[in-house]
Amino acid sequence: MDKYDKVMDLAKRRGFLWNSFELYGGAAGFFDYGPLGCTVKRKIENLWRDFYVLNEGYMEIEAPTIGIEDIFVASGHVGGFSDPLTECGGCSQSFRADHLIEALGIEGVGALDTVQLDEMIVQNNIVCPECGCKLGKSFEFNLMFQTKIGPGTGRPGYLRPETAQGMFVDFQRLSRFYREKLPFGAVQIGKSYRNEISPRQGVLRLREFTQAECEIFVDPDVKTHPNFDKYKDVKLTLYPQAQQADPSGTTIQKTVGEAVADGTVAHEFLAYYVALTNDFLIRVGISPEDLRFRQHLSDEMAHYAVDCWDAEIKTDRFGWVEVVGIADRTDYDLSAHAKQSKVELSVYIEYPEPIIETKFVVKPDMGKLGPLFKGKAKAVGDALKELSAEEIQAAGDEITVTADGESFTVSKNLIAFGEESVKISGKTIVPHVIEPSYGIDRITYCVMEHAYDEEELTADAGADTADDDEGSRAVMRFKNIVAPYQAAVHPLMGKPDLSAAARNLFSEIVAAGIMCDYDESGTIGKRYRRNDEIGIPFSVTIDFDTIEKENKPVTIRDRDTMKQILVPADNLVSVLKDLLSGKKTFEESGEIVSR
Ligand SMILES: Nc1ncnc2c1ncn2[C@@H]1O[C@H](COP(=O)(O)OP(=O)(O)OP(=O)(O)O)[C@@H](O)[C@H]1O
Repeated sequence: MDKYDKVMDLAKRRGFLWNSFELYGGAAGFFDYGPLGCTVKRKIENLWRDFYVLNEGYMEIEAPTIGIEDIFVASGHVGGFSDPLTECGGCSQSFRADHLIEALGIEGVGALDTVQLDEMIVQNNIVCPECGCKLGKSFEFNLMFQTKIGPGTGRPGYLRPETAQGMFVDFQRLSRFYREKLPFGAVQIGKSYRNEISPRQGVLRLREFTQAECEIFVDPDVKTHPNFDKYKDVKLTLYPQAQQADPSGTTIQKTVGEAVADGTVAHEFLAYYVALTNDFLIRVGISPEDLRFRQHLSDEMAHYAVDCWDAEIKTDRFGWVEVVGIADRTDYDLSAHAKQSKVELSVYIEYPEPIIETKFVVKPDMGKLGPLFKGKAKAVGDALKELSAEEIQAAGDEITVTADGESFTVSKNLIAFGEESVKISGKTIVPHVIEPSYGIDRITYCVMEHAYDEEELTADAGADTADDDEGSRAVMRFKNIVAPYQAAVHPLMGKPDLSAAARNLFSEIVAAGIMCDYDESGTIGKRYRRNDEIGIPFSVTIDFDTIEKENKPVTIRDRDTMKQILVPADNLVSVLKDLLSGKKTFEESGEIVSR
């Protein structure tokens, strides 16, 4: 068993992840989160909210998961959101043509078209991985799930392939909400749907998955970040384009400040969110040595993007996996929606001080134009105001302009013109978008894989009780912040007075907002093993001393070291709170006792 199998085996047995629709034989690309998996995932999402909503101030919105066609025509998903599909002539299974080639260790196939991919399939003698038969010609397969909105022929609709479009479509409302002050942003955490061709990577490639996306609208001329200093000195592991192009190139370590100063990352605003992502992923439990930020190669980056970095996490079976994409998408999204909807999506930016500019101005004599052109006078006047100095100079005594599709000739002495100083108070711009886009399912799986550990136990190093020194234990070393339960309470044995005392303490812990499990079945050693396997950081045991001695001592056991301390029952909740928040270490919280 490799680590993926071990983690998934534990995940299925203990209620983290289950294949969806198992009762009916299942379907690839769908997973259910069981009670513990759902809890871990929610905690990761909530920490993400702490980062983006609480600290960055980008408020959360909730848009429908079904979108109308216009949205995805504008976004380019109807026209070009596809992957190359090849079908086996024998068993009819579908495969990603590019993935079959990449599986041979060949890189840089992302930019090839289907004809080029077919050529490579032939050159490399690639056949169906399932039955060995010849593969059919590749074609582009659109990944969106299509539906109909309403009965009958209905209106075409699509399950959203990303949450981002909700923020773009609501841009005008958001802009007003934020009083048109850039930068502003909004986030969504929710389901996205992609009809992936061949999802064979468990929760890493799903057909229904959870994204947490943030769209930040910025002034194109101001890509500095007000809180840049917070991350300036943080060291990142970067894998820039140049290192990827060099066959012997490896990742490099640089501070965020250095990466911006030497141009490795395009600008401060983008670098800030690369660093914030680094901070977030380490906080949820990703091992820093298995985390890197890879810059998109120029042929992989969208043509409109300025710069784009993926957070990649190393996994045991699948190697480096993209979990977050962070991009400067320029004004592409807003301009595309403005074009499709025919509504201007822009903001007016007032300058701190008005700018005085010398401008050529034309002032038609409206008092005279009125009687001459009657109802058309205003249109004629507006057309005259648009004339340049050159056009007026080139004209003779009369000037001809077009207004409302008609031609009008005006005597030059009915207009005054010349240079004037004008006060310009601001500018109208289409904001640029900085987008950090997180895949929560991939992060949740990686957190589980990085938390998973196995340990050999001996009677004097590790085994908790004489009845349970079985040789080894599996332990999920979850960070306290994501552990599904933060504590567990156990009466040493199932005696009524011990159970009653344990139940009382359990209620106190829960009332303090600590997610706690209660378990009195099996030997205490077996219960500790079960707690280790699901990553409960602290196990509390109530024994006869607790009900007999004056200071009511209870035992707290630390999951990672398996050390134990005694603390008075009356202090239990505050001790647990301090341990969970990291305010105190285990050793500082009570006297270590031998088991
Ligand atoms: N099919 C999927 N299943 C699970 N998560 C996904 C899936 N597709 C995308 N994601 C997540 O959403 C994030 C942002 O989506 P994005 O469109 O940038 O992915 P992508 O570049 O298309 O991913 P990939 O190249 O792996 O298909 C990804 O970093 C990933 O974590």
